[in-house]
Amino acid sequence: MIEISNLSKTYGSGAQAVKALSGVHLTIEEGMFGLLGPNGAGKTTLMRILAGIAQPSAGKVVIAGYNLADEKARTDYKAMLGYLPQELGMYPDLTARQFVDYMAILKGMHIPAQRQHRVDEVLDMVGLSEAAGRKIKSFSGGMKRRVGIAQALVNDPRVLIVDEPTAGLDPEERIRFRNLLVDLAANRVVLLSTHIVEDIGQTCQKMAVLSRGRILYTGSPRELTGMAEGRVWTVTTQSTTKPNNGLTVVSMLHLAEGVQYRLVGASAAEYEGAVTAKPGLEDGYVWLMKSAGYEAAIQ
Ligand SMILES: Nc1ncnc2c1ncn2[C@@H]1O[C@H](COP(=O)(O)OP(=O)(O)OP(=O)(O)O)[C@@H](O)[C@H]1O
Repeated sequence: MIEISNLSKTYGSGAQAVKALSGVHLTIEEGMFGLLGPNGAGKTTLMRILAGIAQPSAGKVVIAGYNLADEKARTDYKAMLGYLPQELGMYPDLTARQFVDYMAILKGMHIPAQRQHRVDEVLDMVGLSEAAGRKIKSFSGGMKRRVGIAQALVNDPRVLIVDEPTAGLDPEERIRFRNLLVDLAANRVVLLSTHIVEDIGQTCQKMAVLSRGRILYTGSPRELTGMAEGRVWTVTTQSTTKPNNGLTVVSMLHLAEGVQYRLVGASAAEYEGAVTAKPGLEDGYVWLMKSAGYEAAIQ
């Protein structure tokens, strides 16, 4: 469905040049695909290229047969694309229905009766039927994200791209939003970019990890978790110095008997009483980043 080959993107030139993407290869099939990476990894740059609104410096992107290097193909492709950018400007004094209707007009839906029917349909899909007549400024963060998804869905896209959609949502809103994306992925490609490991583990069958513009991993969340097998340890200590020696502290817990650290690294043999623990996806991610020579932005 989405074929990305040898994609690179450099901003600026000379001494100021920033290489945001370097030689990215990815194949993305139908269903939900997660792109995980720390801040500045290049996720937004990749999403914008895949949405046809930024041009790569080199490489090729073909989506559903459309080669995005071709202007005509890019225009045709946009009819089957839904995009929710990291920050979607909304008009706070419009109601949710008015805003989605306005976005539908911009997408070329000019037959009023059909458009209004579709607007109500997408507001219903995202669970906003009852709030459709309320002004956006009265909405919670989660409701605003759902308005964002509603506008992205109005043209019934086969490809839905969402960039960091759960940032700033409370846990309940995040779960609702994730479930909504999973439902939407039943019959389309949903591409989710995030720096939140949990968002991917709970929703995506396939994923990639991007760091400093390079793909470090593609596969399933389960396989990534498996990579940390035998590399995760818990140590309980009364010492006030944090374990170090090449180990990453993933979490710590104050207990009556001391501080319990969860560590990821090649070996915790030097810590008396260290026991291996069952890895989770976050451990897999931390181990991957360590193996590639980066410290995951966890501590
Ligand atoms: N318009 C631009 N001009 C110059 N540099 C840019 C521009 N946009 C992004 N960059 C740089 O490119 C790199 C990748 O940025 P990008 O926004 O794609 O990363 P990201 O993974 O989406 O990060 P975040 O999660 O913080 O949004 C960063 O070093 C960033 O500073």
